[in-house]
Amino acid sequence: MIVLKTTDIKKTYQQESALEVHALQGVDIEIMQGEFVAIVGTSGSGKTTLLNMIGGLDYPTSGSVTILNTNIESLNDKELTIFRRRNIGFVFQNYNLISTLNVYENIVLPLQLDGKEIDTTYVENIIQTLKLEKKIYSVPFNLSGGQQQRVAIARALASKPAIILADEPTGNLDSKTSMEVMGLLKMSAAKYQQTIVVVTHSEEIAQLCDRIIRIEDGLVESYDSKK
Ligand SMILES: Nc1ncnc2c1ncn2[C@@H]1O[C@H](COP(=O)(O)OP(=O)(O)OP(=O)(O)O)[C@@H](O)[C@H]1O
Repeated sequence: MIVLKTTDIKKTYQQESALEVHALQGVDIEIMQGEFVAIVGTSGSGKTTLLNMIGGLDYPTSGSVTILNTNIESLNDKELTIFRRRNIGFVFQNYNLISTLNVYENIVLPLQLDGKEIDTTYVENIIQTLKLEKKIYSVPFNLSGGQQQRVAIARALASKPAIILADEPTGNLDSKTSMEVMGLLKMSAAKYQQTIVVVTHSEEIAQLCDRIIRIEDGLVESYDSKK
């Protein structure tokens, strides 16, 4: 089953100087259920822009984005917010943790917002694997960058969403923890048939994925560099 699909998407940013930046110049991708995909490319190639599009965080200038058979343009802002929360776990570079909530509260917040039951055994398991058990009562301000990153990963996993989108999820972690986080994501993808898309600069991380999509200058250079 195709979970994420873009059809000829283009994204043009208007800059203050009136210069246009053609961040995506016609991208077609299809990502299947259960796939673990890396998006790689040089700085400025359009990786984050593409991730924002397939996460329904921004609309393309032209072309269409379909997430779980839903064309995101058919949803209004409120519907899109709820759709994202129910179906997608995000791990983004700025973490987006709620500063007034402690670690545990941040992790279970998406579940609570949707009135879902908390699978406490599963959540505790994630907290342990991500080595956050001594920090569950701390607020984000008192955590290191790497710890905040691990909270964001735990939060994305806790509701077992169909899709997890992660922008440099191991960017602030040492190599041992990075490997553990990748192992956790892989295990979660296999166990819950989740689709995981990871943007990374690291070839080592990319090689752990099922497939590597390489993008350059807003265009896909290769869809499956591992075959
Ligand atoms: N909000 C924005 N306004 C204007 N230009 C933007 C905006 N966001 C991104 N860009 C430009 O679009 C291009 C693609 O940016 P994007 O962040 O997608 O690249 P990236 O591959 O994720 O880069 P990096 O690896 O450095 O994070 C770049 O030239 C960037 O400067």
